[in-house]
Amino acid sequence: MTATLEQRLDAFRRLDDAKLTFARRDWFPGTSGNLSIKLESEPLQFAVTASGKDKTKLSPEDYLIVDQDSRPVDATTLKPSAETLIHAVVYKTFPKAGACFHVHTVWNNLISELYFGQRAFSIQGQELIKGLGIWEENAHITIPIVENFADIPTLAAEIEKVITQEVPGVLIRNHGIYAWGGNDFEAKRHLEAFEFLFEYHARWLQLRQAAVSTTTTN
Ligand SMILES: CSC[C@@H](O)[C@@H](O)C(=O)COP(=O)(O)O
Ligand SMILES: [Zn+2]
Repeated sequence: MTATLEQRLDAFRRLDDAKLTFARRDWFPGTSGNLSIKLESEPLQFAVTASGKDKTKLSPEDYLIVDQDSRPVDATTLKPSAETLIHAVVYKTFPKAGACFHVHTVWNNLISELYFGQRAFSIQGQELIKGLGIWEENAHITIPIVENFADIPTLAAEIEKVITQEVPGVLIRNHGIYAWGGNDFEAKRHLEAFEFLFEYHARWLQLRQAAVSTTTTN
């Protein structure tokens, strides 16, 4: 099945919304980031951002539709995101995933660097963990971290090995985060929850360090 024109336009409109919202937060520095929304599961088809575009702006050439092999479905001069393969891995691993968002932020980069040499970042007891759809009391979550392989098939294969049903995201060290959800609303909520947790934790470490220094110098 091929997505109808109406389905495509609806996905493009939703991608516009997410893109402008994230752009207002400076989550796409230097053309970084990419976004996708699934259109069909079998065979896989999704709308994805075109590569190298200024994601703070809207243009008629922002998105294209790709297939399960990350190839454009229609004849086009647009190039799909260089990281389209990662979106495909997410959709193939989690058939219920309907949207996948990738952003580079200072906080997600700092967290991945703070836990240099470790393969995950964990946090417990924060209310915003519920934003990830995890409702148990005092929940403890672990977000995998993969190394930033320049070769995208290698990076996508590493991501495929570590992503789990439990936590809808993965950090790429000194690069950014991929977060997904059943639809664009959920993927956005997950991304926002992750970013809150990263910023909170990094600031908390900073304040704790400052408090320790003050105590030891007094
Ligand atoms: C311009 S820095 C970012 C890129 O190398 C890449 O990581 C990225 O997120 C955007 O690539 P793109 O091909 O535009 O989807
Ligand atoms: Zn990236």
